[in-house]
Amino acid sequence: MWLWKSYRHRFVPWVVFNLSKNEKTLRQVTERSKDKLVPDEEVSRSLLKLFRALHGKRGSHGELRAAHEQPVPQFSGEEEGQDGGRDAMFQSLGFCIDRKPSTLPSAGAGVFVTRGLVSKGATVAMYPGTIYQPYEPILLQSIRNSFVFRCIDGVLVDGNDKGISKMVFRSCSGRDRIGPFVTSDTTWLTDSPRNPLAVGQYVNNCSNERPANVCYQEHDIPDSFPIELRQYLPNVNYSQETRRPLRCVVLVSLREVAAGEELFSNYYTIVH
Ligand SMILES: C[S@@+](CC[C@H](N)C(=O)[O-])C[C@H]1O[C@@H](n2cnc3c(N)ncnc32)[C@H](O)[C@@H]1O
Repeated sequence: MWLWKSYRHRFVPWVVFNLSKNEKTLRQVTERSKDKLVPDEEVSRSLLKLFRALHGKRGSHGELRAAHEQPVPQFSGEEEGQDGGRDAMFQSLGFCIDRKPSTLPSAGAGVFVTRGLVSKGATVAMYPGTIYQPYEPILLQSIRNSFVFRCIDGVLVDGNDKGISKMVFRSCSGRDRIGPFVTSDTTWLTDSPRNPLAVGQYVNNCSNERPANVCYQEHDIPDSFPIELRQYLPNVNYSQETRRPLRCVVLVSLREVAAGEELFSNYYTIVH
């Protein structure tokens, strides 16, 4: 029973069943905004800013050092991925986020702003995972999986970093290289994601006591997205045959969020 309770929030049949019982929820879900909270161009700008900073930091530390006239500490191995990524995030976006035990009892992990200040309308996190078109098979991967996120058009994002989901992501990511270029990032499956935004799947559901401070927004990656920066994208298509732009889901702040605050989203609000 506890298992059912733990994943019913996103289990699509459960949501549909409860819509008919709960008018308030129905109203929330059917009141879809036609306009995005933040224009796509702004989301793209933030992602590019961070990815360029991550790329510069990886290739040479010069770019970031010049901007801040400070020596950049040298890291090695996993440490470099995580701490270097956090530095790049703070310097490019003005805040850091991280996974930590939630302030909610028995809710597992949550996502917190750990440094700086998130302004309203900022791209605060990304929802990593394998992208399934509505007609693609996900049954096995969705069993006991509370991380399957459903977009308005029926596209699903499997953000589970364990089990079959993890194997599927790794396999699709390895498959989709373009020549020397890796086109997605698998490090969100570890404790040290290279792209520090890629922890959005750990954001917990809001309540009356903890209102939502972020919301989900669909973001399709344009074909013009620089090929050398795609290695920081934490999403990959399940099928290589998918012809539409890569679907990403980002979390956008609904208000200013200060360091120390936990992020909460509304699992029932369907994004556009
Ligand atoms: C997408 S996961 C979020 C990450 C999760 N906290 C974890 O550590 O794996 C969704 C699960 O988190 C838990 N959760 C999310 N919001 C919650 C809330 N407001 N109260 C209690 N549990 C919550 C439920 O177990 C839910 O099935």
